[in-house]
Amino acid sequence: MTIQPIELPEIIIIGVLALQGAFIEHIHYLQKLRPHGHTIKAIPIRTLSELQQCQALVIPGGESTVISSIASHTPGLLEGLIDFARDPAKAVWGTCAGMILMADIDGVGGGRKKAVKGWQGIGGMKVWRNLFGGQLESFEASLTIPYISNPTKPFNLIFIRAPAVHSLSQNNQVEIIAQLPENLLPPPPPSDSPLGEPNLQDLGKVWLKKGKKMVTSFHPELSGDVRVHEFWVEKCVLGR
Ligand SMILES: NC(=O)CC[C@H](N)C(=O)O
Repeated sequence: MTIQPIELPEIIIIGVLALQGAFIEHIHYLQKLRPHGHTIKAIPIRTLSELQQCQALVIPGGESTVISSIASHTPGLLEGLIDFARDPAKAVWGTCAGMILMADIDGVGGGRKKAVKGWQGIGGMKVWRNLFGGQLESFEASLTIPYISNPTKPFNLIFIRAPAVHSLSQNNQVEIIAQLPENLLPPPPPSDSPLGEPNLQDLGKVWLKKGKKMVTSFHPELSGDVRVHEFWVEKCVLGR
């Protein structure tokens, strides 16, 4: 996807949606970054006017249904978030619940009965909520990721009631930044759900990027390591 370069101000305001979930951690991690030529100001977002001040947005982990419901009860906020998520000029990163919201569609209750429309920030991605299991099946995986700084040092990926990619559409232009090894893949979702046939090749894709949009099914803001935040700011927010 070709993105037109836009002039960014010296101080970049990054909003972190602060309706529910792990938002404060993202604010702390973003405030630690010192990208060349810019200063980052990370602010919590609870209203449409706060969102309108931002050049970029993080949608944190938590409960996607709760985040959506609170946003829908705040005047103009849900519509503003959907527009922001779909605008190719705006950098947006969804972690875990945020990844579910960035999808085209997700399955409530695992998608067996009904599917729920997402905000469609990453076009062509369907996700399956909680495919990695419930709270007790939370796990960590240490992976070497070639795209981040200091790439020989493994990154600890933390999964908490994590969604999995159900399927990516053809010609989706999504870049895969990290993928789980075979032994950590979730069980395949059923093929007779409203989401349609899953693509088993996509289930282990846990970090994806498309233009200025990024999703991670894990929680980098709990890892004690700022390299995923640094990657997003450099590649998606600053586009360099
Ligand atoms: N850690 C998380 O963000 C969990 C996401 C949660 N399972 C949801 O459905 O929204």
